[in-house]
Amino acid sequence: MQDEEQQESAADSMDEGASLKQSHKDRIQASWYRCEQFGLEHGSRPDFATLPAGTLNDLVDQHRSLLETTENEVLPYYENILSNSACMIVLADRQGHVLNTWGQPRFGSAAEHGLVGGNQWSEMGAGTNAIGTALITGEAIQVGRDEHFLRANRFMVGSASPIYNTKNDLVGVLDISSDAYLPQDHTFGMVKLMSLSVENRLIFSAFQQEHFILSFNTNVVSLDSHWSGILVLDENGTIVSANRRAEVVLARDLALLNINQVFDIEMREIKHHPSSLPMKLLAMGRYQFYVKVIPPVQQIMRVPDFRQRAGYVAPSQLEDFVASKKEPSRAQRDESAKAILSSIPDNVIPLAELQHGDERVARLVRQAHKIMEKDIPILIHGETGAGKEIFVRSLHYHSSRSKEMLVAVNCAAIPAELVESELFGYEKGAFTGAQSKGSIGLIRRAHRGTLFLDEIGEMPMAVQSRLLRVLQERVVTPLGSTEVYPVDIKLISATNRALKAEVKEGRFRQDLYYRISGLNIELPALRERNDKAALIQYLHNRLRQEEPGPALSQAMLNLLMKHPWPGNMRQLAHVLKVGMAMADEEVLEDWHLPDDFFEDLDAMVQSTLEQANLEKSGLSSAEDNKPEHEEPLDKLIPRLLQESKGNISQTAKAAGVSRNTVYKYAKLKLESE
Ligand SMILES: Nc1ncnc2c1ncn2[C@@H]1O[C@H](COP(=O)(O)OP(=O)(O)OP(=O)(O)O)[C@@H](O)[C@H]1O
Repeated sequence: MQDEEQQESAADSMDEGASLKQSHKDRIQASWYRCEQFGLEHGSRPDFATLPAGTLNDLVDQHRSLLETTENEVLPYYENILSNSACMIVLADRQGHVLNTWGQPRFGSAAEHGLVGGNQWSEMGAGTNAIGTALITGEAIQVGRDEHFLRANRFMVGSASPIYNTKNDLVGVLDISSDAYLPQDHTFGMVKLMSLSVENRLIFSAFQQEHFILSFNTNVVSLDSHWSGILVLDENGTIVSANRRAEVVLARDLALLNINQVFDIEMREIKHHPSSLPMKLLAMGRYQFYVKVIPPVQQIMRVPDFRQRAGYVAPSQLEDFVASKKEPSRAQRDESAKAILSSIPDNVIPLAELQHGDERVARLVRQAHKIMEKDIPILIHGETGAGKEIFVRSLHYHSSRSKEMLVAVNCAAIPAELVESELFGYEKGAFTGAQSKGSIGLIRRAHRGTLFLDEIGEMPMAVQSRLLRVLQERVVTPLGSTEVYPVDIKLISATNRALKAEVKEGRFRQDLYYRISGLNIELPALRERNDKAALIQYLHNRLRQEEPGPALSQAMLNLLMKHPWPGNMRQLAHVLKVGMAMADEEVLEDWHLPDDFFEDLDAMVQSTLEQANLEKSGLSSAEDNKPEHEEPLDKLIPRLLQESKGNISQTAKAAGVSRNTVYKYAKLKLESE
């Protein structure tokens, strides 16, 4: 089978060879004809219409990216081959003006050969020549010594190939010219390869940061060659760019098709395919190719960017939305809310939904949102579970840094001896146990984005000094390296410790404290918030949107309002989730709630009673203080248990205690019998 394929393709290429020869002859003839029309004669001197130095500089500026790509990324690969063959490489713009040349030709001085910056190698001025003819035909061409129209140019052989940009516009031409007596066999192929490689590099530098790139070829070992087709895909799988090879090989216009119309694969699968593993796919249901996925360079933790969609409102407008939360006009509210909701990931709570009427919280949300756009770090204080991380995520996705990464680091969760290497990165072989590749580190990963240092109070002293230097100098030096890397990060830190007291006791560096605490925010505990009822209802609704669940009665809301919530929002979310999962009924009842909810409640009632007793002369005990008619629990619980035929939940509900308390008294009763 393989033999057959090879034979077929060999036959194809022989036919191709014959027809290429023919068409080459035609092209040269057509060019000579044009030269005659331009009024040129074989004995004419070339007219290079040399550009003045200033104009050439402007032209070089305009073509900086093309020049840099050619010089830095492409020529080095060919250096060895080219340095042995005494040839000259020329990059010209789309009018044939020489932008730069490299190499050492054997043919005379610049004045004699004319391949110098600013000279124009158009057919009209210089007759048939590789640069000018490639530009007119839009195709690669080799012009032999005697094929040049002007005798004056018959000292060389030129091989030129046009370069197209990602929009398929011809932007320039690459040429290799050399002494006519040197062997030319490989030069033509090489210049074609070089121009393809410039084009591919232009595609990569334009798209590789944010897009998935597919490279495909019929042969798995050639996947990395410049002959491979390249397709650039957006998040949805739409082809937003492709190289010329891709269109030639697939023989169709690929612009804006979805990848599933070209290959038998969906974008979803591409996103999850390991980048090092080529896959075999069918193109248009017939042709088999090997395909390699090159994910975006900054793909880790990235999210879709919905800001391109109609209806997106920029952050400055969001500010109005947050600020006008008190009395927004209906139109304003509807429009802004819709825009925000569509622009941030589903698992991020919009800023405007973090507060539900507590003026203190509303103010700190407004302040922090504003400060996100300034070069001022934010320090958030708050009890565990108060919602510090949720707040930071929301701030990040509502800021101008939302396109870049939010890197959240829990300083308490990383072993002390690893914090330094995790944060600052390390060179390969920096220490035993280091990965052989080295690591970029979390700070550099947050470059242009947001770095969230949670539980910063847990950071070891040595790391504190190093972090201070990063914040002062805005550069990172990885462990074991002498290189410095500039970083641009928005720093948000959080702590549930009294950091100022830690400073006083010498456990936290004072200078670092002042560096990180540009804006100090105190996120109130849930029990202190005066929008608690609305917040509970909001969270309940949010959970119900994830999965249908029971409604919240006023009685249940009252019960939840009474709770001290030592675990704050995290505990509230947990209690609601467990309760809603337990309930088969339409309404959430107290016996659906987890035991620890009642334990906290019991403990609170107990301490309130004790407090009241203490305040009351201190003579009587809590037990004595119980109303006369109230039956003691050691009697009440066994009685209720009996009446309910051992139903623990019902007994707990009737007695107003937790199920654990019911078990405790039931056990005591059994032991005493
Ligand atoms: N505003 C909010 N709305 C809804 N749920 C919230 C909100 N804030 C917090 N939560 C819930 O509480 C959980 C804990 O929040 P978060 O991790 O932000 O707390 P934290 O203050 O960072 O806690 P810790 O100090 O322990 O790291 C979240 O996973 C979420 O379920």
